[in-house]
Amino acid sequence: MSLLKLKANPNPSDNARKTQRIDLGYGSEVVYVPRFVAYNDAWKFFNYLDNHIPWTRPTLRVFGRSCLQHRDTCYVASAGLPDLIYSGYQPHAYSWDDFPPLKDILDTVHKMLPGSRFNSLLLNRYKGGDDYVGWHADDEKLYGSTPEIASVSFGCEREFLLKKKGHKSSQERSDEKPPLKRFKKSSHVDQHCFTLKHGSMLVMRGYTQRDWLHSVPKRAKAETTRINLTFRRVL
Ligand SMILES: O=C(O)CCC(=O)C(=O)O
Ligand SMILES: [Fe+2]
Repeated sequence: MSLLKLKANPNPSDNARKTQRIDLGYGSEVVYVPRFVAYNDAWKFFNYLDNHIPWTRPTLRVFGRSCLQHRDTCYVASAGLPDLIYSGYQPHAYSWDDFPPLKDILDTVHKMLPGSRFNSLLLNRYKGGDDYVGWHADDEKLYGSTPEIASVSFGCEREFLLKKKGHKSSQERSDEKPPLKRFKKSSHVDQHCFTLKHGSMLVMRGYTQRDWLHSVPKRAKAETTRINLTFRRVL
């Protein structure tokens, strides 16, 4: 396991230079750190997670219908927290001690975000371009009104989309004008797209879960597996 020990911020100045901070307006913000985990370390984590996490593909209840979730999942949480339930599904909460490398990643996240204290982690595995997560906000009450969510990605690059609630995304529109033309209606852009790189971290904070939706859509060209870790704080 020591092979997987992360050097905290292997190159802090590189991280600082490449970090993008996007003010979404009205108190919502996204921060993207493309090289949060060094490339080779990130592959070691990918292989560990792919092989050692007890992945499951649960059946969810959505709008009164049962359907298989379109990605594998697992949940890790500190002892004594209230249960997480989403779409009628209550995942078993594994302990951090079950997966020591996750504690190394958590430590590195905390070093990058001083003042943050995450105590739970939802893991996702997208086995190819047919796996996806649809538009949603992580606005469950147990995270409070302004949750910070730190999302670390390994493996296949996938697009991560954000759109303002109540806004139709370009993919849903039929009157196709060049996309950029629609981007300047108000002082703030109401759609964003990030290609989440292997070893990257994306942080959503402020009112992002209240005012925005996010998704990782299907992509025919995404042929390999992507693993994503979303660190959260249950209050
Ligand atoms: O895979 C991702 O990048 C996002 C996952 C996500 O939105 C979630 O688990 O709530
Ligand atoms: Fe989410």
